[in-house]
Amino acid sequence: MTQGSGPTNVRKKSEICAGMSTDTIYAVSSGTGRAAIAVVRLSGTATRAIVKSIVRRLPPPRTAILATLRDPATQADIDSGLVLFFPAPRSFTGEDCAEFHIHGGRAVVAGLLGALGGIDGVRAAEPGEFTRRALLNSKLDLAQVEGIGDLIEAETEWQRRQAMRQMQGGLSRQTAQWRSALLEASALVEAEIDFSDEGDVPEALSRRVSGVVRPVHDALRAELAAAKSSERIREGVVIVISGPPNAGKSTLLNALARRDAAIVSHEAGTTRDAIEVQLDLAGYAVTLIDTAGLRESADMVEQIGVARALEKAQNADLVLWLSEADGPAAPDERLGAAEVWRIFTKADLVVNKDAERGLFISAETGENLDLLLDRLTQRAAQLSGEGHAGLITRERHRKAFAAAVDALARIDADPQAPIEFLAEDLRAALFALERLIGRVDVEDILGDIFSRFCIGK
Ligand SMILES: Nc1nc2c(ncn2[C@@H]2O[C@H](COP(=O)(O)OP(=O)(O)OP(=O)(O)O)[C@@H](O)[C@H]2O)c(=O)[nH]1
Ligand SMILES: [K+]
Ligand SMILES: [Mg+2]
Repeated sequence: MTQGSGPTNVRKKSEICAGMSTDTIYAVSSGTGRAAIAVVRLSGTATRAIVKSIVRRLPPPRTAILATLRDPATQADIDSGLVLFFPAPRSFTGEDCAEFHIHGGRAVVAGLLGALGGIDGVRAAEPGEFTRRALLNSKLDLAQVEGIGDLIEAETEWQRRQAMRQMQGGLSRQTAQWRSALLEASALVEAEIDFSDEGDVPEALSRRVSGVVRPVHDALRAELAAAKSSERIREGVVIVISGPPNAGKSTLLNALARRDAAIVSHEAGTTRDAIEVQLDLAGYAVTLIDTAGLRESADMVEQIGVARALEKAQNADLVLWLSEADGPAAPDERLGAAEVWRIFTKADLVVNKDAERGLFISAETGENLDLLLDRLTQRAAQLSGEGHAGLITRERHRKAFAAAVDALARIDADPQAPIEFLAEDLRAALFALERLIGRVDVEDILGDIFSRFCIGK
């Protein structure tokens, strides 16, 4: 039986809001550093008054006006720029919001921030605070907030597409459907508990409950099965370069990254730490990791490097085992990798290239480097589900789905179990789904999510 998933754990949004301040907040929402244009954003009840004090009028809702911005304390002009006003609730946060689009010079931005900071009841925003307010005002749910975070972080095309889907409510809508199906089953069961004596579930009821639970159970399981692909889209496919010392591992990393990320030398044991580079292969994110050459060594630091190399290989999606043509006969047995490709290096020095043994490459002449890159791109696409991945994009989702599936599996396994068990399992599944979209326990999850948000979002 599951425990602790009863309604007592359910916290309402009003309780979460209790700890929120109602300050009006501001932040630079565009990037840091010099730029053509900077966007400074405001949110909170003082927004109207602040806009009027800086540009002497309030723009019509959601319409840009060109105005001179003035420091209300000194009456000195700061810049001229575009000003927009978004009255509540039709704004990103659900509160009154405004945007100043000013010239992006450091002194201009500092001038406006200084003026805003000098106004009472107004303060600089915490990282993610605008989005947090949007969440608390039900403009977004938790899964959509994660989608926004992912969209800002997105570096490849498929990361962007996946984040967009989540931000637009893909996960939220589907979860809401499953939830309402389970709520319907739960209502049937609770009614039976209220109106009948203790005992087993009447067969008609258990059939109706099964009819609702089974498709949800199947759908959640299918999502779990696809989870790895979508997590790979978000986090990157992990490819580790391993092999004996001096095989040319760092040379290959540099060639694929098109920069000197790792030190190359003729001395065996050059690389100690794992060196990671991020690649964008046809829109798929790949983390390529160069590691220390595997050999016995009396050197303490090298030993640590070898241990790290093995650990990286064990957790990789794919290991490229590099060696010279006369290198070890087989990849190291300790790799324990999901998939290992045999690659022979320094092909420019080899006369007899037996293609049966593996791919021969040369960083010196470029031989077969494009072919290797093509194969890596294809494999990265496959490992990422060719982009058509599921709804689960992170560990938090996977855990929630797994908890719901556990509970539904118990019902599917024994639909005639005592009715209290059935009720409890349905509650557990519902709780897991509600946690997923942040209907419950939202505060526990928020800190973790917003710690990774940038200021101004
Ligand atoms: N001729 C030739 N030499 C190469 C090629 N690739 C690498 N080398 C040379 O091989 C030596 C070792 O290269 P690294 O890339 O440092 O080898 P590594 O596997 O990273 O070595 P460790 O980090 O010490 O394990 C260097 O002198 C490279 O210039 C190649 O394709 N052809
Ligand atoms: K070396
Ligand atoms: Mg190296």
